[in-house]
Amino acid sequence: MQKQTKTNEAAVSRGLLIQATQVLGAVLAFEHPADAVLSRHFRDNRELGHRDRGFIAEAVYGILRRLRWLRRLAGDDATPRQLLLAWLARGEGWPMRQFEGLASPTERDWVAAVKAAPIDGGSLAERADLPDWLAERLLATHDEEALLDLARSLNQPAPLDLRVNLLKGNRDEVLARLNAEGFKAEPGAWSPQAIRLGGKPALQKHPLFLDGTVEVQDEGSQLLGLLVQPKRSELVVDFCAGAGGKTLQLGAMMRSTGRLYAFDVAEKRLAKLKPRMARAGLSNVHPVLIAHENDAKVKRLAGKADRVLVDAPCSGLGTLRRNPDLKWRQSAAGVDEMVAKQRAILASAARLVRPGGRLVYATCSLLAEENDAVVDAFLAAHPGFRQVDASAVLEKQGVALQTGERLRLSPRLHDTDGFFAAVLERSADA
Ligand SMILES: C[S@@+](CC[C@H](N)C(=O)[O-])C[C@H]1O[C@@H](n2cnc3c(N)ncnc32)[C@H](O)[C@@H]1O
Repeated sequence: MQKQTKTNEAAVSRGLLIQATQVLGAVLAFEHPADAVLSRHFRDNRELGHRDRGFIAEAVYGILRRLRWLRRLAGDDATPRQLLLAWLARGEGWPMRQFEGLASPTERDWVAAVKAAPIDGGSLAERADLPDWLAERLLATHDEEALLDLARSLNQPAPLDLRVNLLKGNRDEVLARLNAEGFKAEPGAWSPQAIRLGGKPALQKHPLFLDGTVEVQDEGSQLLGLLVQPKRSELVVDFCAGAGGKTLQLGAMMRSTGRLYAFDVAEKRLAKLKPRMARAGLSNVHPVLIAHENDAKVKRLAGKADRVLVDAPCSGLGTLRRNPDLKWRQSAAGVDEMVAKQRAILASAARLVRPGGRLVYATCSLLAEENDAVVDAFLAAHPGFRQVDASAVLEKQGVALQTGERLRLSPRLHDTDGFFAAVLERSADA
């Protein structure tokens, strides 16, 4: 298996710097997600080797993480090339000699000035490398120090986590095999199904991935699946299934029995689920494309589901480690629209829950308005539902994690992506 090596400055050519600048320019237009821009560039430039791709991706992601800091160093009107040079000088700590042959003498003078520029003070949002509106909203639930800590943890690259498919393997055996093959694999800190891999090995061609024994899934995301606690032969609905990250986990927890409906409004995402289901060996999953949350296909299951998961569309700010461009692509108005959608989806999904059944509301957001506020409003409007202690549910699944009544995961405290979840039970006579 090929392992990704961290690029070093010696490997960087003029041409590579030009390509990185082009990609950065396209990413900073914020018209498309950064990962889509990168994938497209790599598809169109197949001659680029593993190292070169690594250099471009790391530079682009590093710059997106620290954009405010870099703009303070390089100037608000800095070009993509200047941002890249400033990043290499200050973010990567390249010595001046490394710029010889890559940058013109005038540019090198500019880089030397950037290298020597003092940087202190600045607003809280600048120091946190967040847009003003986002820092303000996070201040509702964090003091300044906690906010800066959170921002720092969101600016670290995310680790690579795998979930072992219980239908096809067990964690100890997979761990032993991966370590014997030279990977640095460790059991996850929380999820009994999780493995954390050191470095960023490319896994797509590994036999354990190809035969469905493992899937890539952040450990925090696995805890959401565990909170649903589906059992064999149940009727379960994954209301916002997307490409099925959690569907696959739920299906395996149900041992491929019962019925697991995977709803989504996005045809392309559901299409990606199908080959993954086959690889995972699941025959209990039924992907269903719906037009909106009140689609007639949804209503047919009213009152029938033992478990419903709403992994709601959200700002995604808990995943900034993986998608640092999101903080610049989102807006306060966009979040407000999202909240209205979340409330509508949760209310509609709740109708599917049978008396005594459970509804899990989850997001990968860190904002109270997408999390607690949505659940509080739901509970106030639905007296037939009561909240169940999330930590107690997890304990039953072998997860020793006290995060209170509602699950709150953060990269700062748990080294997972940021997630929120609440478990809501419909009373038996409601
Ligand atoms: C957070 S993502 C789901 C991720 C997925 N559960 C996973 O684990 O990979 C939210 C999903 O909600 C879907 N969505 C948006 N509006 C919806 C609606 N009205 N009803 C159902 N799904 C919706 C989006 O297409 C998106 O795939």
